[in-house]
Amino acid sequence: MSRFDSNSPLAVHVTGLCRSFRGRPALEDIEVQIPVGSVFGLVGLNGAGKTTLIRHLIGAFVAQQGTVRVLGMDPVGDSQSVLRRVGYLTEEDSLPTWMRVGELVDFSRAIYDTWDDVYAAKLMDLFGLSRSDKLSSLSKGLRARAGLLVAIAYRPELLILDEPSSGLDPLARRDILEAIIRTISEEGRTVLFSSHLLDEVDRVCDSIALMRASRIIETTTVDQLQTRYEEIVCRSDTEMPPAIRGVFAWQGDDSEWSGVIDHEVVPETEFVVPAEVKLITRREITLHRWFAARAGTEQSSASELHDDHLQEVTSDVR
Ligand SMILES: Nc1ncnc2c1ncn2[C@@H]1O[C@H](COP(=O)(O)OP(=O)(O)OP(=O)(O)O)[C@@H](O)[C@H]1O
Repeated sequence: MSRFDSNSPLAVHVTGLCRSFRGRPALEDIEVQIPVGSVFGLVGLNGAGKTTLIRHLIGAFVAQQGTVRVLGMDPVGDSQSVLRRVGYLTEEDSLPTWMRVGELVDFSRAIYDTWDDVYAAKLMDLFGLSRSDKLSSLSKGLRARAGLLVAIAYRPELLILDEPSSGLDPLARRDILEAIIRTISEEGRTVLFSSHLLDEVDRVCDSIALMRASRIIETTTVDQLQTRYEEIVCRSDTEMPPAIRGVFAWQGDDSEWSGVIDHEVVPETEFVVPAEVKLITRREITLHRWFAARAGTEQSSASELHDDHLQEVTSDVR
């Protein structure tokens, strides 16, 4: 579903970005490249650093180290130009609730040169909103739709959605948000989408960056995940997961175990299941399983596996 190629210019280019709060790192050595026209997903556990990264992109934080470019500009130095071309919707319910929907629309219309009246009217209809609705008396879901309307009716070149789904009901999420994301990217504009909802990320994103403990530990596509990882299910009469080189993030009990094979650690030609382990199946990895394996705080990352557990496992097998 790619609508861009490797020569596309970058809508977002972050290099070596670091940020600490009172000496505690929130972002470490962040590198992000988002080509124009793509849908980029940002995933990670709570506190991984997603919102802090996004706040740098809208110029709310000054980079302590590294550079941030959005649509070729510095979001702090060129903040007005950046904000006029970027749409931003967060999970926070931050709309001025003393306004009616019509006033919110008129207010936003006055700010953005590119405001599209026809599109705004279409969205209002689609979202089931009317100009006379008081924001304060709307449900959380309808207020989230009003926020989405004013974030996209000026057709921003880059739309940043930071956990936008929390206020939206499942129907709105699937039918409205996903349709909008698709339209935006099909029109050659770019979307950065931070979400806890992996099914949604799976359906709409061209590439996905996984944040863990203030770092981006992997940037991938769903296809690349299938090539690199696989899930293995096996039986072994041990209290501990079986030792198989290249397999990490074991889950299970003392008889049936499921692990993730990392083919960057062990190529297919070298992958061996020890004789005492009964292989039940090998199957494609899901985004959920990959996330659980890589985003967690336990010994689950492939790099950690490389560093220590692999040493143990390798020596056990050989
Ligand atoms: N203004 C701030 N002052 C101090 N610490 C902060 C501030 N903003 C974020 N942090 C800390 O930085 C780290 C990253 O937080 P951030 O909100 O970016 O994570 P997140 O991945 O967006 O999580 P969530 O999904 O819960 O929003 C956390 O440890 C958080 O407590």
